[in-house]
Amino acid sequence: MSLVRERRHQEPLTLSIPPPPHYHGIPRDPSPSSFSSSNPDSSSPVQTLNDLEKLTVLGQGSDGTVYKTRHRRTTALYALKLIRPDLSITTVEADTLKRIESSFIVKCYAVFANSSNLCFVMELMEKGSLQDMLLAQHVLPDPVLSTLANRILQGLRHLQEMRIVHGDIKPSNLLINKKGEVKIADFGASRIVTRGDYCSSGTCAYMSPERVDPDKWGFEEIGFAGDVWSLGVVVLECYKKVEIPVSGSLEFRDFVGRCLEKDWTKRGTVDELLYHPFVKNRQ
Ligand SMILES: Nc1ncnc2c1ncn2[C@@H]1O[C@H](COP(=O)(O)OP(=O)(O)OP(=O)(O)O)[C@@H](O)[C@H]1O
Repeated sequence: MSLVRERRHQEPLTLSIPPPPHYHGIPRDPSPSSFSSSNPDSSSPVQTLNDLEKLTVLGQGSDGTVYKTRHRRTTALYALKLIRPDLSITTVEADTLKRIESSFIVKCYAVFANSSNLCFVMELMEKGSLQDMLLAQHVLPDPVLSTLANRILQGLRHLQEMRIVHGDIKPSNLLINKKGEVKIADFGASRIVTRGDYCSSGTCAYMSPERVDPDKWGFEEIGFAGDVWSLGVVVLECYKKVEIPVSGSLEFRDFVGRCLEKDWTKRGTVDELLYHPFVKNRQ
């Protein structure tokens, strides 16, 4: 199941007012009455979007814009992602997103919908994405890479326990907080596998061979194996190589080889790779 998908595929959460026919640029701040939470959750630190004051733009994705915001009362900082009005999410999916609690996954505190946007209130990751880091730095040293791979695997293990396939593991979806910890973000292409109605969203460059074959894509193990493949591509990219380098350590080469095994039935699983010498005992 795609957590966020084209509106035509799903009933929207609560969008009583139709979106404007032409939507350009930064949306206006909507009135509180036009918002509805996926679940008015009294434990959420953000009850309405009006609790938040926009400070700066953190980044721009293909579906929308991410802002740094401050809670007007508590002054706590959050990231707020506003995405295209023609995308939708069901209440069940939004609730699943909010239930994910892991120190390896960017926390989603609340989901709101109004006539202009779908809005996700998220944990602020102060140091941006791995993508930004790769653009600024040449090669990440092995200890940094193995810690990174370990954290992504732990995040994937948590998602698998919830029967969720991420489906779009890539450097711009791996965010870094002020402590330098990497966490998995962006569930735009995710699927809760028990429902089984997969779609082909995601980013082609990070997709495993079996995922581009629509006849095969649809079994949960394939989905999980696809996330492992994407992890292998990310680790290789951090090494600034397109093929497994002979100059890399034995552990590094074997780890990437296990992630990038073409036959998904032989590929390393998340549980197996967590015990791989390249990532074992790294956090
Ligand atoms: N929780 C967050 N905290 C801090 N910065 C964030 C957060 N979420 C996203 N960003 C920043 O905003 C940028 C855009 O994020 P977004 O998820 O919209 O798109 P993307 O993943 O970069 O690209 P695409 O839409 O193609 O997948 C990210 O690259 C990151 O720099």
